[in-house]
Amino acid sequence: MTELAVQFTAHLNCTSRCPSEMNVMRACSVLRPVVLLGPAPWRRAHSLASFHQASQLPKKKFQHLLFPQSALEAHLVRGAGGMNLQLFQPSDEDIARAEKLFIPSPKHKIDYSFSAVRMEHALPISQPEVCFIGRSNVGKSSLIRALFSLAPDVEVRVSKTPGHTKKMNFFTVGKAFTLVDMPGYGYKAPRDFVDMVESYLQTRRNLVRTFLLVDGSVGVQEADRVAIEMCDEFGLPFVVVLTKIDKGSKGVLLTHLLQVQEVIEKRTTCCYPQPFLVSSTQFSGIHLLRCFIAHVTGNILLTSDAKGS
Ligand SMILES: Nc1nc2c(ncn2[C@@H]2O[C@H](COP(=O)(O)OP(=O)(O)OP(=O)(O)O)[C@@H](O)[C@H]2O)c(=O)[nH]1
Ligand SMILES: [Mg+2]
Repeated sequence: MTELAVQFTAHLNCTSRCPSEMNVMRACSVLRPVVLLGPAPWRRAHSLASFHQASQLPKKKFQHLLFPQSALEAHLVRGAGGMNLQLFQPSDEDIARAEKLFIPSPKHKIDYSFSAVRMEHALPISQPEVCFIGRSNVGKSSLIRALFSLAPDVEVRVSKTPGHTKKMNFFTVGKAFTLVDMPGYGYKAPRDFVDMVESYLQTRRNLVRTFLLVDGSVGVQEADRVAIEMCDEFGLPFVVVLTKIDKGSKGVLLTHLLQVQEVIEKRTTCCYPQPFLVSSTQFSGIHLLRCFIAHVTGNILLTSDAKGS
């Protein structure tokens, strides 16, 4: 594999603010990769290749972190319809270029911008926007926090209690794009959810892609079907993201993935055909999603034929 500026940090087993290389290695050896931050030597960008050697982790495991679908392919019955789980296949170079967008600098600030409870409070913005919707507790805020792990000053609150996010929270990524964390629907959704989120989805002009999150450990629920129908009815280009793929067995995850693919194929016209798989705790699928976001917001042109429309 070519040089790829994939960075990892240790968020566990690190006893000091500046963990030693040993602590970083120890954390990585239990496969909890996150992101290396800031200027200190231990925070330097590591190439994927050198990181393999340093951590003694098999290349395959890194491949699975970057492309979680590849871990499931082995569970498919040989010749079962020639299913292609991975349509969006950016090159290492594409992924590395996308990563740079998520690294803050004095000229490229990544920050929480504002919150809104009604569309009237949502400032009009010209830069492209992406939003994250899904049932309460599906992992929207956690995913956004993982996407922003290279910008540790950005605070994204997550909670075990469903219904935690009550407002639409807007984050700016320099002049490149805006990202919106939405309150969840279903159990304990805010009362004004419909006024807030539906009117946002219907009227936000700079919205280029909606990411609809479905819990990969439980599969598509009735509330998810309603949301999928809503996105299609509104004519929104949207993408399904299966979250929490670290929970449960590979077989269960594969069942839910196939279930989602069937719903997309049979019931939608506006949905991207490939669901994305992520774990915000194990950090898998995050680099791929960053690359997809960078691409759909017009910030990178893919070098490869990655089917990123
Ligand atoms: N195992 C696992 N747990 C996760 C993952 N992502 C989120 N969680 C947990 O799921 C719970 C809910 O996460 P949030 O990110 O707050 O969910 P949310 O969709 O923003 O919820 P609301 O704001 O209430 O709509 C928290 O306890 C998270 O730690 C994941 O990838 N794996
Ligand atoms: Mg939330």
